[in-house]
Amino acid sequence: MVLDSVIDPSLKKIPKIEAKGIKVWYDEFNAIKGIDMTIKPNTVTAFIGPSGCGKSTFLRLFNRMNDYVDGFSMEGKIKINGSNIYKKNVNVEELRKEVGMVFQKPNPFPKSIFDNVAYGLRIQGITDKKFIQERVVSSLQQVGLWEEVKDDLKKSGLALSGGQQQRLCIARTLAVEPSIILMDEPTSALDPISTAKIEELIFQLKEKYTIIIVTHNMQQAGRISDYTAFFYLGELIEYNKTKNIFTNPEKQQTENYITGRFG
Ligand SMILES: Nc1ncnc2c1ncn2[C@@H]1O[C@H](COP(=O)(O)OP(=O)(O)OP(=O)(O)O)[C@@H](O)[C@H]1O
Repeated sequence: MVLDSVIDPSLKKIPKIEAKGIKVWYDEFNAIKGIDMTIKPNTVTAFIGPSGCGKSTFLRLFNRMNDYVDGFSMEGKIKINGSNIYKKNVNVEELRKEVGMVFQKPNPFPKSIFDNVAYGLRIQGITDKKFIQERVVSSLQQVGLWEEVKDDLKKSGLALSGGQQQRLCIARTLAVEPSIILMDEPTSALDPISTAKIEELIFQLKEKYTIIIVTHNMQQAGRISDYTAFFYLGELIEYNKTKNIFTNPEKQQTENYITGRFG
């Protein structure tokens, strides 16, 4: 269509995630105080801010991880691919296939490397061995672990180094083909070389996935993210292109935080 050719292609991309009017409580404590945020597909967004400002709470809303927490309640709407993930009858298992999560501490299961990556497929009831084999190989390749483990697929995932374990956990997440990956301080327990590998991986993964990463490491946010959101005391203070946040923040609080004046 003629019209298509004159529309800026970036405008045609629908937001991947839209959060509106989000408030969260843990019992009486108001942890998130009214946040709106839109996240574009195939971007890396970093959540930064001092300890306790609500970054993890906000992140965990996107795959309903907070549902398990005693005393949790929320207000507001979160749409993923246009559909409200908190409406009644949402299949949370399906949601978590779409929205994978990687935690701070690598948490492989006490199973073989192969079985770790195959796990999500098997609990979906997939039994086709050839399909599982192919998906395990491609997931390990995507995280750059295949060459390191291809002769040891029966070895326990727990026998790998910390950095390899974290890449294994990312491969386990990728195997079920999510479109969004949530990462809660995924490198804070890793050495600098493993951290660099994960950062490189995140950079590559955004071609296919939308990634949100909580990090305390300002340099890391600057290196790998397209957008940065600065949280403080349960509020979203500033959310912009990472370049702007780090070189020309609009709010004094943001500047104080990124220059290390508090936090
Ligand atoms: N399960 C819970 N029960 C009660 N309060 C909680 C719970 N989880 C978090 N909080 C509180 O909610 C606020 C936000 O916590 P959250 O973990 O989201 O912050 P954060 O910015 O991710 O912190 P950090 O950087 O230290 O991980 C904090 O005051 C915290 O104490």
